[in-house]
Order: sequence, then C-alpha cells, then structure tokens
Amino acid sequence: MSTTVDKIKGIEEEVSSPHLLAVYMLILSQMAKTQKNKATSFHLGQLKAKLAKLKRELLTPTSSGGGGGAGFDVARTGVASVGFIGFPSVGKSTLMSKLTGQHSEVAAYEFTTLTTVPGQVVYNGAKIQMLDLPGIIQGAKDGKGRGRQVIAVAKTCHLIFIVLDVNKPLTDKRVIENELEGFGIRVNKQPPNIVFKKKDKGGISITNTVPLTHIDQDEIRAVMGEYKISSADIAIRCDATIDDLIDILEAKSRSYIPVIYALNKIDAISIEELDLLYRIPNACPISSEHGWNIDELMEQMWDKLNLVRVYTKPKGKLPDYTAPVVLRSNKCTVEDFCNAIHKTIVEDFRQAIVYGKSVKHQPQRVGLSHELADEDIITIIKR
Ligand SMILES: Nc1nc2c(ncn2[C@@H]2O[C@H](COP(=O)(O)OP(=O)(O)OP(=O)(O)O)[C@@H](O)[C@H]2O)c(=O)[nH]1
Ligand SMILES: [K+]
Ligand SMILES: [Mg+2]
Repeated sequence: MSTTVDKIKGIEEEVSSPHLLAVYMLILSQMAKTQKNKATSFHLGQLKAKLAKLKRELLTPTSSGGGGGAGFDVARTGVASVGFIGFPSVGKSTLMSKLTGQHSEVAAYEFTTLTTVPGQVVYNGAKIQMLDLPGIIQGAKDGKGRGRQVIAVAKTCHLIFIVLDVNKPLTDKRVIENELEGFGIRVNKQPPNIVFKKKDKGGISITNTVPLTHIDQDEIRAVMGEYKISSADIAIRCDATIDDLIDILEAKSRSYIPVIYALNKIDAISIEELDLLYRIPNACPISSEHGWNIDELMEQMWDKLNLVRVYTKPKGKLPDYTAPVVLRSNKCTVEDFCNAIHKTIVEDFRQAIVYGKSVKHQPQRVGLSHELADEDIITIIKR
C-alpha cells in the first residue's frame, strides 16, 4: 500500500519536483498570453487539487504522517501570542530575552533552542505572549528536523515575527515564507474573495465580478472534480488563481496570519545597507543584542495585532485608564467585555453606557451585542 508521502511523490514527479511545478506554472501563464492549452490547464488544475488534498492529509495530526504541535505547544496566556520563526542562530532567543526578560538560551551554534520558550510583554496595557521557537531549516514543512512541530505552533499564533539575519542573503525570507505557505499559513494575506456554496443538485455554476486572467472554467471544473463536488455556486470576486480557489476549499486548514520581518543584527551593517532594508514592506530592522529599534518593532506589533482597549468607568467616577480590558478585534462585543471581567456579569446586565469611536452619540446606551472600538469607555448598568 502506498503511503501519503509516496502518493505526493508520485504526483510531484509528474512535474518532476515542486520547484519544477513553479516553473511549469510560469511557462503556462506565459502560454496563456498567446494561446491557452485546454488539456494542460485541466490537468494542472487536477494536479494542484490532488497535491493540496494530500498535503492536508499529511499535515493532519491524526494521520500516520504526524504533524500538530504536540510536545511543543505551551499554555496560552494573555490576549494574543506572537511566534518567532527563523533559521537557526538569527537571534530569536536574543530578541526574546531583550523583549521579555525571560531567559532563553543564546549561543553561536545552531539549534540552541530545542523547544518552545514562552515569555510575556505588557504593551499598552495588553498582556502579549511571546513564543521563542527552535530554528527551522529548508524542508521543515516536509518533516526535516522538528520543523513541522515548530510551524504547527506558529500556525496557532496571532502574529509571527519572521526573524532574519541581515548578514545573510534575503533569499532566506522567501525560503521561510515557502515553508509556512506549505503548511497552510498565509502570510500577510486576506482570504481570497471567493464565495463558495456547495449544493445538492444543479451542477457547478461559476460567476465572476472581475475578469479572470489566471484561471478558466476548465481548471475550476477539474478542481471541483478532484474534490468530488458536482453541484455548487462559486462567486469569484477577485482575479483569483487556482491556488486561491483551493485555499477556499481547504479553508479549514488555512490560517491567515500577519507577519513582521524582524531584520536582526543591523549593528553589523552600514547605514547605506540599512537604508535598503527600510524599503522591505512589513519589515523592522533591529539589533536584538543592542536593543536597537525594539520600540518600532513593538509599535508595528501593536498595529498588526489590532487589539481593542476598553476602559471601565465606574458610575459617577472617572474612567480607569491604567488597566484597560483588552479584547481581540473579532471578539469585542459588550458581551465579550463582560465575560472578560467575570462570567456572572452578563446575568445581571441591563445596559451599557459607551463613549468613544464605536458610538454615534456621546455617550450612548447599548446592549450586549454592540461592538466596541479601541479606547472606548464603558459603564455597565446592572438590573
Ligand atoms: N551582531 C549581532 N549578533 C547577534 C544579535 N542577536 C543575536 N546575535 C548573536 O547571534 C547568535 C545566535 O543568537 P541566538 O539568539 O541564540 O539565535 P537563535 O535564533 O535563537 O538560534 P537557535 O535557537 O539556535 O535557532 C549569538 O551568538 C548571538 O550573540 C544582534 O543583534 N547582533
Ligand atoms: K543559536
Ligand atoms: Mg534560540
């Protein structure tokens, strides 16, 4: 019986290697400009869907292939966690110690850190968990080293610091991104704007609101066939690729995570080189060892985490600005606020009085389902 790994190998060998698949895609897209070969595009759609399914199988913790974060995951504390990903010896643990004061072994040799080391930063009143992780190497997602377990932890974080050594070529950035992508992490991306609705009958209906330059109906049908979907409404609202469509079908195993590139060891380069680094989007040049530009890293972290601070105002008193209740932006209703303080508050809740960006009138009376905004002030009125 062939294992999942064998099956993936078989498919990848059809186009020789994952690298060649990329080249193949490039050639195909160039072909598309002149004359699209229907047979190849159908076949490619099929292959890509097959690959995606098998990769998921391989990465599911229950499958024989393993995966998952067992042994590497730690108790989550705080309102958000930030995972440190990078090649060995780029300075992840040095950064950890600098940011949190939590000691994490630092040394000049590779793979100094062997497991997850948690620490905490308090920023703008929010407790944020930092997870120093072992270094990963190319091929980590395919099981090289402890890479898979490491990436599995990163996949559950709210933000990833990809730590890079500025003395090494920036091609490292692409390699790390590929590792994360291969594990279903989508870096600094929103889910593709495709609405997919499976149906019992009626066949496949495809609509698009923008011209599709990357895919044709044949490819879409090939992918659907591979997923054994015979009836569905697919509304495509972006110039989607076949990978985008597969991401929607594989939504359960995809994580869209913001990333900041922490370009470390800038103490070892020239000002001219530093200027160039500043042009990289989502990057923050730092020196972990010297603590240089750590403030900017924290500011960028704060922006990406998109947290909501809510100040409590006891009736007839001034708001308490020293200790905000911090919520995540996808869980920031008045009810979430109450639950963050104590589970029983909702039971006695009558209404809330809110000042701030989330309300039209200052103040405004609102109910449990009202969504709060950053720096709102709230008074809870009990029954
Ligand atoms: N020049 C310079 N060296 C640094 C800086 N940060 C870390 N280093 C050095 O880089 C080496 C590796 O640092 P670590 O913090 O152990 O790196 P790591 O990424 O945690 O390594 P692993 O746990 O092995 O993956 C050590 O010799 C550090 O002293 C920096 O900002 N500048
Ligand atoms: K090291
Ligand atoms: Mg380390």
